[in-house]
Amino acid sequence: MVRDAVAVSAPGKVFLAGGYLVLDRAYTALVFGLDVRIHVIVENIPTKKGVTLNEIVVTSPQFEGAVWEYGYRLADKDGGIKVTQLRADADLNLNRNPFVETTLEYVLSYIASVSSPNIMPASITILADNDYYSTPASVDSGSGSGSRFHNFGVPITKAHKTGLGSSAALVTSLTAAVLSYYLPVDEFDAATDARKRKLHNLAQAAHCAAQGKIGSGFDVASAVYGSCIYRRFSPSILAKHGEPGKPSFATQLRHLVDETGDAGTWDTEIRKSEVKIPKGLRLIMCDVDCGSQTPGMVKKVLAWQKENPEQADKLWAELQLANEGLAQELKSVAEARGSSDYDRLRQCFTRIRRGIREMSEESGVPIEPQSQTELLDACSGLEGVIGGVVPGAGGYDAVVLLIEDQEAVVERVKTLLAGWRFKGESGEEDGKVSMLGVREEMEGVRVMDADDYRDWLA
Ligand SMILES: Nc1ncnc2c1ncn2[C@@H]1O[C@H](COP(=O)(O)OP(=O)(O)O)[C@@H](O)[C@H]1O
Ligand SMILES: C[C@@](O)(CCOP(=O)(O)OP(=O)(O)O)CC(=O)O
Repeated sequence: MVRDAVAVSAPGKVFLAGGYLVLDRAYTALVFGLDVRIHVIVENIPTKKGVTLNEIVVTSPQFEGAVWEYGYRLADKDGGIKVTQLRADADLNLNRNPFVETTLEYVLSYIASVSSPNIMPASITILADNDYYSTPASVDSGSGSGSRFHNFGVPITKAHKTGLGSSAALVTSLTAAVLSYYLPVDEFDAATDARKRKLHNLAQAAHCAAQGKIGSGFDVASAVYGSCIYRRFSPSILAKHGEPGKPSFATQLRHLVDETGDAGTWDTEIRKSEVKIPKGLRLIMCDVDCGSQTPGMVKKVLAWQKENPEQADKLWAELQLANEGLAQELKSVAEARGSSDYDRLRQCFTRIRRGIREMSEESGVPIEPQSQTELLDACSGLEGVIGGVVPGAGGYDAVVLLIEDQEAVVERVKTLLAGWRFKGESGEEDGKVSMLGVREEMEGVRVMDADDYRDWLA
């Protein structure tokens, strides 16, 4: 069964506590979903496009040249659905989008395996909430400003990401929307918990395949489930299936997603009830734009951990306790309604940052580099700011703050940031720091009303 149009959105994330530790199942992460989403709309292909059989056209209209046309066919020997990007002109370079292409191969192969292999053509539109990317001055002052979905006027590869997890939100919303579009409602409904588990498994598999590595998966998990305490899946779960088009891929993928056959059970743990933000508080994200980046941070931290197992284990055990302490304190303040004693929350941040700085020093990796220490200290000193950390892998990219949810506090932070000169990796004071218009949100993937996007569809 194919419906006329479906729309699904999935949130971005901020990784508040547990970076690096979460790569090991012995530890957990505290991850928040954000109120910034990627929306995917799937509809019947409009005939006016003159599209022939077996074509799926994907468009991301906020970016230049962001149209990807795919042909697809059922591969031999249970190989699933093989997707091939079509080019209008043999001389044109293919402008590939690995996240879209791989996700389509995975989700269509799954659909063909559990339902009908007759996949009808479709048109897919991707719309990203503006805060996923820094807004260039030209858009800020031009006709695109004020629009719910900016036209960024650049190819997607040139857009400046703000690090909110665009690929995970895209893969999750694309997977959910395509499943909802092609499968009967009783077969897949993104709104039910049992289906969310399958969505999680399929989106994790597709995201790992697209990025060519198995990370902890915290970003896909928060796109599906929203804010949660996350314990990763064992990476071995993803070692047993082949590639799209290879013999038995379809059956292997179905077993992997449905947790049947010898695929095994996903041991991901999601704890949502333990994560709360007290009424009267909120998270804010500050984007550091200083043009510096530190590649290979994960590799270097893991190499340090391998060489110094005793020291690393001790430090990580302390950090895990500090991270759990923050989640518990947030929950207890949330449950003691009306309490405005945030001293213990402040201490939780201090304790986490102490651990992170020790990890930085011992491993030689700038997880909380000196310039971030200065920025976090200055922000934490403002009235109404409870504390903050470098999120995720840390480095020079961003800071996240917990503040009292009042306009005056936001203004205080903005004023501090406006005058702040951030010292990047090169030591030059060339960086600007700006506050993003995002805050935490508890909910993960969400079924939307496709009619609400009519103005932005081709
Ligand atoms: N709005 C979008 N439209 C189409 N593709 C997107 C969009 N946002 C993200 N992507 C895909 O995700 C890739 C970015 O992934 P990645 O570099 O892992 O960033 P992130 O850390 O935000 O997940 C893009 O190159 C593109 O393939
Ligand atoms: C180091 C990590 O534990 C966390 C990285 O978190 P970030 O939020 O920094 O990640 P990106 O969105 O991919 O830039 C690696 C992992 O968990 O996979």
